[in-house]
Amino acid sequence: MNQSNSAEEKLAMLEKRLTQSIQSRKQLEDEYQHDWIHFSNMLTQLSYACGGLDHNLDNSLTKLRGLLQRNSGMEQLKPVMAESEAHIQSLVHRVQLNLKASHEATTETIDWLKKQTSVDKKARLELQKIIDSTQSQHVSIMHYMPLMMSLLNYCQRVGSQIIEQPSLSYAEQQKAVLKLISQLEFTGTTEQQLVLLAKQLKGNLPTEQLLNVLVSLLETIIDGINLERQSAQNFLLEISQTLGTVQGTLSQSVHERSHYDEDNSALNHQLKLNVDELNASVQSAQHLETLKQDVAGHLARLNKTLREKLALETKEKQQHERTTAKLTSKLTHFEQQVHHYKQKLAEQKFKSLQDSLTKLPNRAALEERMSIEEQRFKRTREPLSIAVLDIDLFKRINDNFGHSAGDKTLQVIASMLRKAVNEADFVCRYGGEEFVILFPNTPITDAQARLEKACDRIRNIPFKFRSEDIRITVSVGIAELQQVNQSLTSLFDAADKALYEAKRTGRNKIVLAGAASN
Ligand SMILES: Nc1nc2c(ncn2[C@@H]2O[C@H](COP(=O)(O)OP(=O)(O)OP(=O)(O)O)[C@@H](O)[C@H]2O)c(=O)[nH]1
Repeated sequence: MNQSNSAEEKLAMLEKRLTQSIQSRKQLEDEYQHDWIHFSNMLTQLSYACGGLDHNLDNSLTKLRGLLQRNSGMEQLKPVMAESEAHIQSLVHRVQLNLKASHEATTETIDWLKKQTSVDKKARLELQKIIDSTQSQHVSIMHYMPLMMSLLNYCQRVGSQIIEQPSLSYAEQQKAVLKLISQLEFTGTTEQQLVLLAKQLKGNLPTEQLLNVLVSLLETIIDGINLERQSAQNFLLEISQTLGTVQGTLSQSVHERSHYDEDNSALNHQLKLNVDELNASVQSAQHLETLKQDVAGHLARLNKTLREKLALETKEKQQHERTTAKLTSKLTHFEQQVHHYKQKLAEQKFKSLQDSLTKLPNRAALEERMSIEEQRFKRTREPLSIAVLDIDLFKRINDNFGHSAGDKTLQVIASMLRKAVNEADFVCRYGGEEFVILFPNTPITDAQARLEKACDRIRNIPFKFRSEDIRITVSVGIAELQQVNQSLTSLFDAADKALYEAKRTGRNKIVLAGAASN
């Protein structure tokens, strides 16, 4: 009995445990089902969120959603999930590359915007605020989108300030163009137009205006070249017309002369006949009375022929005088034209050797003169000195008082230099704020004395710019030609080295070449 009781109890226990197990499993299955539905919904939402980023990923996610809706098993889901995963990885890689590029572009744009000097203070503060507000450690699309938007808006607002800024590099180009213009040699309206354009180029021009001035400059130069060509062509045409007329007159004169020769020899022949006839009449005369009549008749014919001959000679003489007068007038006109063009060429040559700002000879003229002096030194061995002068801290005049003040200073110093040295000394503007003086037949000590006087006079010029009193000084290097085989170029280099020494040791002084190398 006891045994059967305990067996029943055990069975009941087992039954209870079984029931509990079944309930637990059911509960687990319910939970699993619930989680699966949750997971599947989540996956579906995620797939929608990732939609539109990549075409291949979109296809995989559509497949995945279909399988999830049909409640397909894991076996079917696995390959589609692997495919989606591969597309996601490739997409993530591309997004990272794009983010890197965006980061670099944004940094460059911010740096560029910071450098724009034309941007006012308010806009600068605004830019700093944009940069601060977007400072973040997280590098994501969400970080860059608002930054890009703010930068775009910012550029749109302050863009006009940035665009109107004349670039510093243009200022350099403007200077280079000005220098080139000063080397052009035109006359008349072209020259006047070039002066106007050069004036405009000295100012601070906005880009568009600068381009317009450059276009006008090219047009002016082309017009000037065409005018010069036209004038040369006209000259050649006139020469050829004059020569044509001279040739025509000469050939007409030769032609007329040949007619005259024919007529003259016919008249000579006639005269001879008249004389022969007269002679024959005299020889065969029987009676004085008939002889008288015959002779009178012959003399009348002879007289007629002589008058014709005289008339022919007068006509020929007049013709000859007319031709000579015509030729003389043509040749005088021709001579005048040649004189005019010779003068024009001489003027042009002079201009090409003259500095247009200071009216002193220029560097090309110096080179011509140096070779003449070199030859002279070889022949005569007379002493020859050269000085190179440079205005001290000239850049400050331009920077503080403007380019025109700088130009005026150059003109005043040039004229002072010219006056301070001897008539025979050759003063030229070598370029920029540098001058060169050749002292023919002058030893270095004499040249130094003349330059001391010149420097002193320059030091005492009372310049006044914008009501400020300014004193200007120059530094000088001098050298003297010592040996016959020394070239003037090397002499120039020695003086230039001495000038460098004068600048290096404090400016406003004269240094002699020998002393500089010691
Ligand atoms: N106004 C004007 N300036 C010129 C002309 N040619 C050159 N310059 C200026 O001359 C200045 C020369 O400056 P730098 O070479 O720096 O020499 P600096 O200021 O004289 O200084 P130091 O020579 O060292 O004493 C530059 O600013 C040039 O632009 C010109 O024809 N007119």
